Amino acid sequence: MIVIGLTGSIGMGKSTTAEMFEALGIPVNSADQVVHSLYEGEAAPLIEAAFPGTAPDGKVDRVRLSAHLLGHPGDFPRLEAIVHPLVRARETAFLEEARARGAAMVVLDIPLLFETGAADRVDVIVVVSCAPEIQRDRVLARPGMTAEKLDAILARQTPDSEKRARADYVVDTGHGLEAAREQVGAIVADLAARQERN
Ligand SMILES: CC(C)(COP(=O)(O)OP(=O)(O)OC[C@H]1O[C@@H](n2cnc3c(N)ncnc32)[C@H](O)[C@@H]1O)[C@@H](O)C(=O)NCCC(=O)NCCS
Ligand SMILES: Nc1ncnc2c1ncn2[C@@H]1O[C@H](COP(=O)(O)OP(=O)(O)OP(=O)(O)O)[C@@H](O)[C@H]1O
Repeated sequence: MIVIGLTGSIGMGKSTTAEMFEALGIPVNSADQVVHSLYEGEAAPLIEAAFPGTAPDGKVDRVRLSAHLLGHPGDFPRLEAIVHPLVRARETAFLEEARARGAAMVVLDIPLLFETGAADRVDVIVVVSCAPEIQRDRVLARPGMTAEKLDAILARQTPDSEKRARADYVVDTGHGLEAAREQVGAIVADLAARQERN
């Protein structure tokens, strides 16, 4: 089974590209979606204990947690120490299930693939990228996003240029959905051919 690691900086089009792999029948595990589900239950009491007031009523309030971190960026490691092991456990379960079902390839959609060392656990790295102006426009169009928040996030992420340099494949999302879909199709075909040869 080929394990594809899919990553990209904020707003590059990672989730949209992951859906394109899924549409080709490839199972996808999204670390972001796992975090969302953990914040609805399992992780909430742990986060409330570490950062009081951020998870009232048994669910993490992302607006409050995000605001807290903007004021206290030094607290990120403490949050990550709670969240990342739980995310990792879900990833392991996903891989076991995919292997048991005989999947030929799977995608791990991991925003922090390089930052957390997850790159070492995948066979192939796909980086989603576009021009920085397009990225900025996309992100600033989101409700609640500010230039200050975007810069704080970018400062915590491996730069796009370094991500691209470490990629086996780059999907450029700056030329529309159809162009990206074609690139995803070409990657899957290439990997299937590689598997055939082995
Ligand atoms: C900080 C939080 C509350 C912000 O939530 P919010 O809904 O406002 O934004 P969202 O989750 O969509 O993230 C926005 C951007 O920040 C990036 N980001 C999120 N967490 C981190 C981090 N720990 N380090 C660097 N970038 C991060 C995301 O990749 C994304 O590009 C949330 O991202 C969080 O709890 N992060 C810690 C868990 C984590 O590390 N998640 C990353 C995937 S495993
Ligand atoms: N190939 C593409 N062509 C045109 N627009 C795109 C393409 N891919 C993504 N987009 C647009 O870019 C925006 C960001 O996409 P998406 O939510 O997939 O990014 P992301 O990388 O998952 O973001 P984040 O890291 O913040 O979660 C969306 O508005 C999406 O419609």
